[in-house]
Amino acid sequence: MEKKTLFDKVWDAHVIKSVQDGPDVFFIDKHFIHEVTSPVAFLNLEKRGIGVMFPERTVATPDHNVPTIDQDKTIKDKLSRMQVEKLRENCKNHGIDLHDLGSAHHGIVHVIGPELGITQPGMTIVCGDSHTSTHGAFGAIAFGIGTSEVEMVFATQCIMQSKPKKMRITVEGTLGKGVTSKDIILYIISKISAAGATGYFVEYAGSAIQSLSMEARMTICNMSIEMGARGGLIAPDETTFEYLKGKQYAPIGADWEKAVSEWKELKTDEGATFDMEYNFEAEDIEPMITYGTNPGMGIKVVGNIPTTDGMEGSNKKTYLKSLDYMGFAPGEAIKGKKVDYVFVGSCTNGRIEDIRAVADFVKGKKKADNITAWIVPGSREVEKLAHEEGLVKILEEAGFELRQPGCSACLAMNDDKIPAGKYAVSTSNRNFEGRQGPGARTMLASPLTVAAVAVTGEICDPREVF
Ligand SMILES: CC(C)[C@H](C(=O)O)[C@@H](O)C(=O)O
Ligand code: SF4
Repeated sequence: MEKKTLFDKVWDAHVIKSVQDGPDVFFIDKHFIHEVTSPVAFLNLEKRGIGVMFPERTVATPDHNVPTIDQDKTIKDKLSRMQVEKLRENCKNHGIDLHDLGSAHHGIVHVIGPELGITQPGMTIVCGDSHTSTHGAFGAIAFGIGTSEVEMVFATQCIMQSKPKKMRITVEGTLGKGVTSKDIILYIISKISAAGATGYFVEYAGSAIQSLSMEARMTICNMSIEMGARGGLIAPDETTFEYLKGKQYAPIGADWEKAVSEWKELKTDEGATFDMEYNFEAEDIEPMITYGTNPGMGIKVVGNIPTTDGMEGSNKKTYLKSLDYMGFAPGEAIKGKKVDYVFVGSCTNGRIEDIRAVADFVKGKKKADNITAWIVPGSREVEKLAHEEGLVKILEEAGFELRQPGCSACLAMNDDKIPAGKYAVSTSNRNFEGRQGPGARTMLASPLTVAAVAVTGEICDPREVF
């Protein structure tokens, strides 16, 4: 029998029609939408006089533009207000479930999907958002699409897709103390570069990946896109089933048993082949941080910023431009650099385990005076748990400011901006120029490292801070 990868199995089960030398007609199980990339798609649908084919397969939430304070009041910023209102109107007109601001399951789209049990193994999931790859942690094929494809999915529940190439990244072994899944993915991207997986769909495998919680797996799949991949996925296992059991939209009773037995088949067959393979050892991974303006520019927190040795021409120029933006010099140690802001949040690391990790670390400590510390739960559910578990109290005592759910300073499309020239150590996924506000300097790290930086006020090794 033909040996298949996990990716092949899910892909092949969703091809409605294969077109010779062309893209496949590909069926989409779940479509998430938010206020930024859906309005034009809805508008075009209306212009063409057609409706949404399967509103019950579509789930909406406003997350990017929303303010993270006073969410019960009218949104002050006009554009943001219009976008959120448009989303409400469109969802109402088309019968789409909306998890609106202030409702029990409002939050970042990639946080609420898994939390509600909408995201399940073997599904195909799209959203007009690149970090849709997050949902791959459940053994789903999940990827970001453009606005014209959003329209296509509304109208037909299908898109035209060419099958990407397949890559497997295996991480074996046991993670050291203070090393988290964020460090794994920052390490992988630093090794293969921010463009290293372009054109591929990645399967993450190996004992180090299997040992991770669902939330930690989501952090890894989330950042697949930051190495150019179309998406990333992980075979479902007992950890996945345990996480999903009892969630609002998870199957129940006999349906649950049936689903789990099917989900158990969702793994790469022994002997199936990939177009590209990488192997890493967990023991080689240490707490990581980025120093430049793409997520591939990462080093260990105890490391030095690379020198320009061996770089030439435009590569060298781009590299120096990036360091200049960051205010760093080649060869310098990163440890000890002063920081102004810390941001804990986003669809990469804004889930309850992330907030627990930070609270656990800062308990009984105070943030440094030079630090402004923001903590933004990925969803209302996360916010609620953080209150119930006493984490908010711990964090506020340590000097952190808790905000309401949303993308917040991950991309600063709202009021949460890091001022020009200031340094932010952030649990998010992109460190591009201006990403967290015009002129803001972003350094990506794990929640644990961010917690340690908040306490010391400078780049430090979380393993050395007690
Ligand atoms: C606004 C949206 C389209 C964008 C994305 O696609 O990823 C955003 O979520 C981001 O993280 O940059
Ligand atoms: S949290 Fe950041 S990365 Fe995630 S969807 Fe929002 S803006 Fe994009």
